Amino acid sequence: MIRYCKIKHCIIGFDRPKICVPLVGRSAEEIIAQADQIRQSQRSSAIDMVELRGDYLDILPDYEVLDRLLAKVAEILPEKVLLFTIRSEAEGGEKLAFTTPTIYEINRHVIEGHLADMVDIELFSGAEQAEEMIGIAKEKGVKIIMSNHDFQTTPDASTIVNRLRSMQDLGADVAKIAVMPENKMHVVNLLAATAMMQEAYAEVPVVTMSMGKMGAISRISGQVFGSAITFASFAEASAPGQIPVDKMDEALTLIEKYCN
Ligand SMILES: O=C1C[C@@](O)(C(=O)O)C[C@@H](O)[C@@H]1O
Repeated sequence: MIRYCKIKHCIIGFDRPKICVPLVGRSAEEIIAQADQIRQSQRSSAIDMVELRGDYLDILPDYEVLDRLLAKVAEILPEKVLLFTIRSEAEGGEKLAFTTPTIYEINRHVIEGHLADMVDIELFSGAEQAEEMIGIAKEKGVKIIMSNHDFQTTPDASTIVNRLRSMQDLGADVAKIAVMPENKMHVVNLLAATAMMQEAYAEVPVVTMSMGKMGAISRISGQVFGSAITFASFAEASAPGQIPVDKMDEALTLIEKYCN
């Protein structure tokens, strides 16, 4: 039985995969301009979530500017779920220009202040820290997406399943994995792992994607195989293979109608 993760009007894990659009500006002004464009866009209603990618920002580690920026994005897009992510360089993120505060400390600051609806924490950032952070998040009513990214290759299906299960065992509200295919069988492995999770193990919504053009089929087929969120580009993609949000909306509609 798959549980859902409900935030505002968005029920992650129910019906169509939810569309999440990354905000990837360097400055606060760029991010605010993107949020404004989303609000004014005809496709705005197709967007369920926005992800502020903290590792792209040059304002970090200034907490005051970050706090104001997150509040401003939430004010511009009050109905969208706001996800805050600092992707580590080891998992494909931008190189951070500072060493302190650490990613852990910034995430903790965002969670303690409930400055976002969801925060992304990487599985390999360490089980102890993750468990502590999940405990604080539960108290504060912030949801945690645990994640893992492999920009080089695709592990076998049982490794993918094990990683997703570790995330849910640690208490994540959503378990996510993004992998790079080197051949078509890698895409099939990712889809097989997703279906296995959905049918046998998932107690929380699962999010999976195979990156690049070869893997892009996995970004539109979540309702068939069991992936609850799909990342689509608006101004700029945050990972290879993301499909523009208007095309993604059309693809999800088609799949919901004819493939499900
Ligand atoms: O984890 C993910 C998934 C992602 O890497 C993708 O492949 O769409 C994009 C990232 O911005 C996000 O944090």
